Amino acid sequence: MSSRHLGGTVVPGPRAGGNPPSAHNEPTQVLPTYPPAAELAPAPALPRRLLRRRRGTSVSGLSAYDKVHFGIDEYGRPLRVELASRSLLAGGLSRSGKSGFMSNGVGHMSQCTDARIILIDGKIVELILWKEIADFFVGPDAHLANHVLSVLQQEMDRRYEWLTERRRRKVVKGDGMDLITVWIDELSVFTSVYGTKESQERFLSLLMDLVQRGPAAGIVVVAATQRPSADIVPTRVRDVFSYRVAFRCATEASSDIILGTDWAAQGFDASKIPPNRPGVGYCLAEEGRPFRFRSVYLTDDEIDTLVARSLSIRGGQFGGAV
Ligand SMILES: Nc1ncnc2c1ncn2[C@@H]1O[C@H](COP(=O)(O)OP(=O)(O)OP(=O)(O)O)[C@@H](O)[C@H]1O
Repeated sequence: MSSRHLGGTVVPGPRAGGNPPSAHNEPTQVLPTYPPAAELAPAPALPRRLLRRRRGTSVSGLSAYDKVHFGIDEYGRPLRVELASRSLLAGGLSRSGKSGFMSNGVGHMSQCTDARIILIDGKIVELILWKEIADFFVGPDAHLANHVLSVLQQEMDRRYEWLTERRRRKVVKGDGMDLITVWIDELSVFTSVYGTKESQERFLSLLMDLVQRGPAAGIVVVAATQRPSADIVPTRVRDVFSYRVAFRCATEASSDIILGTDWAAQGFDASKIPPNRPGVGYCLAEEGRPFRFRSVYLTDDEIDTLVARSLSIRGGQFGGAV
């Protein structure tokens, strides 16, 4: 069976749209509510261990720089996508499959000794099963989220210096630098729900910098939100994500907000995905046009197995949470 690979070049696929619309009731989009932000305490220092290189080779044979198995494309072919040197924004209604999709990506990284895993989970419960193997886990805490992003920004600057000294333009697999992967579930918690206006602005500017400059420095951001509309994720931030994934949306307009203007009119309309097909979405890379796919879904038991395996491969000494 042939497979579709993304990253570097996009394998052109046949037109993905054109599925007949199905009648369904769209659930109301409800953003999570949280208690008022507590007084901001000084954030704990992010230990240097985050930036230290792990020793040894992954017995899984997987590298964080390898393509990630996303699922299957519209022809049932395995779909592998390169996340290194990229950034990804996923959007879609509640229960459309965003968290399952992210979990699958974290699952890949969990088996790699050259991956750093930073989990920023605005709803806590979505990525919590990976907490033990995360280098950092941040819940709905705007202050801490900003602190972690600013430490990553410093690391990014350090890596840029390293590259400049060597007259290089990007970090690659053979450089011996861990790929730092940052997974942000329910972005809106940090951009419009939690914290102050200032902290939200700070979060957005740090995020934008990491998304834009991070990939060349081996820092990858994958973020998900129910509604990436301009009031939640400003267009200037949304537009810098190189990959977009639209799971089921309420309207054509919402689908276009994620994928880009006018794709819905051309048949790539995530509002036509039936509600009983969680995990089905459209993926758009920088170039090319969207294609339909179904993401891998890991059950809680499968995640537990991967976590146990990760602890034995990567060791627990770097795992931790704040
Ligand atoms: N790829 C998939 N294949 C089969 N079922 C899936 C898939 N992805 C998700 N599901 C099912 O849909 C449910 C909701 O998925 P998920 O939690 O990923 O949605 P979500 O978009 O993150 O929702 P929310 O925004 O409310 O957190 C899961 O509990 C699971 O039962």
